[in-house]
Amino acid sequence: MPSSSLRLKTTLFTNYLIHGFGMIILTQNLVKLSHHWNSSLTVASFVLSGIGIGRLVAYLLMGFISDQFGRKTTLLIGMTTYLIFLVATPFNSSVALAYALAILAGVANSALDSATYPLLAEINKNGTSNSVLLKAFISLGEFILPMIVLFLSQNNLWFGLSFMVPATLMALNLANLLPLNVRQSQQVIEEADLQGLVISRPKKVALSGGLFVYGYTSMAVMIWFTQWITIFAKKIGFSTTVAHFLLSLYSLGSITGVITVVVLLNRFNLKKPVFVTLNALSLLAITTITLSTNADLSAVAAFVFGFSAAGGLMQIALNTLLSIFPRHKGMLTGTFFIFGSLASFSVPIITGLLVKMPHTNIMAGDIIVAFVGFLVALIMLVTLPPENSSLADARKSINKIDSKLIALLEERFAAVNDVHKFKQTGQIAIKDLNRERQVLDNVAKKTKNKDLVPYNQAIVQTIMDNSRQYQASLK
Ligand SMILES: C=C(O[C@@H]1C=C(C(=O)O)C=C[C@H]1O)C(=O)O
Repeated sequence: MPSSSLRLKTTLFTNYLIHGFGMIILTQNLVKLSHHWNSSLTVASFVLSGIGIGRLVAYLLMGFISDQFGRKTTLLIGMTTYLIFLVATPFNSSVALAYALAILAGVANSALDSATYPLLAEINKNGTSNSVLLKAFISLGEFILPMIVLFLSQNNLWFGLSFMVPATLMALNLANLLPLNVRQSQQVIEEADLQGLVISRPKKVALSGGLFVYGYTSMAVMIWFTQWITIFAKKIGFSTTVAHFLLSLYSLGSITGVITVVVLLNRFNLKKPVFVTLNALSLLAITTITLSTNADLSAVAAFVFGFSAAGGLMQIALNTLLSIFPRHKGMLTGTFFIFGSLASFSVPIITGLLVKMPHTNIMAGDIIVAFVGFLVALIMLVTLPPENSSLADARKSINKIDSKLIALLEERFAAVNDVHKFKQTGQIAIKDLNRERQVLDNVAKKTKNKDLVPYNQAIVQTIMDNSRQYQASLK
């Protein structure tokens, strides 16, 4: 890997570590901030919604900028706006400005996403594992920040330092990115043409439609669970400790899942089987959680659910979408995340209504969401061609196919040997042009892609020429 590419990747992953901080930095400091803003906790928590608004408003615009003006421009917008949010928030004492800054954080998030996912797909020829790795960095950030906040409060240090740590990292990261020459979009489009998946139009429509739906369900399935699991567990009679423990197991499962998926995708060409299996597992796990009244079983299921549903499935789906339409990666990323944002917005509303109805099992609705996700996985299974993400990969596929061909040719020669024996006893000539014509007609009939008929016929003709030579060599 060239050092500039390593440097670029370092920038991208560090951004998402900082984003992990950013995701929870307002909630982690909410009490301090509300004093600062002279507001109630209710008003302060309203400020949080600004992030969601900023994301929704900016995704399409940032996607457009990413495709038209380049990934680096978009990255710079995202990193600068994040830096402003991080530096200004702890000094600001106005609620109105706090809301504006939260919107800015949402814009920063959408800019980073619209630039980073396309860029990773371009650096690594659809390298799905790198996108999944982003999720690991977010989790790492979310893991570290609460410890920093706790440390500051225990040592009576200024809470704003928890903002200054990621702000400093972001400033260093900006300095790292500025001199880098990130490939310009035009170059990318020309190469992208070559990388686009070759699949039929109906399959393209089915798969991309399914993947947009997945943008919603993959987010919804996690939000539904994390929002309700503790309340649900207490309601069915689990102890408070167990109820909270289920959520921790989910997080632990998620980190384990992300690492496992990154390793699997890096080593093997297993995107489709991994995607289908994890979706099946998540459906099984959420069904178990819904029906189980046994705390141990629920604990295992919560871990498995985190492992599968939150193990980077969303990133795999997005990466697949980008490989179908490589020319519009920025816009596609933006649109995909809008579906995700709609999930964060609508799931609390839907579940809020459901929970008011008597005799409803609040978790049962999440089974439906997981089931829709599983259906999309099945669509992917039948529509997505086996993918080769590098020259070496493509040659590996060819080697596998050749091994099968060789075994089949040996079988064919064995049958030819039998034919030869019958011909010898009946004193029949080796060459039979009628039979050869039949064989070639059959090749034309059996070949699905009609463009390939002349090539397949030429190959089989060569096989038959050799089969005759082989017969002549036999006694
Ligand atoms: C094996 C045969 O002998 C020859 C080889 C053929 C083949 O390999 O398919 C077909 C016709 C013959 O010219 C046969 O007659 O079936």
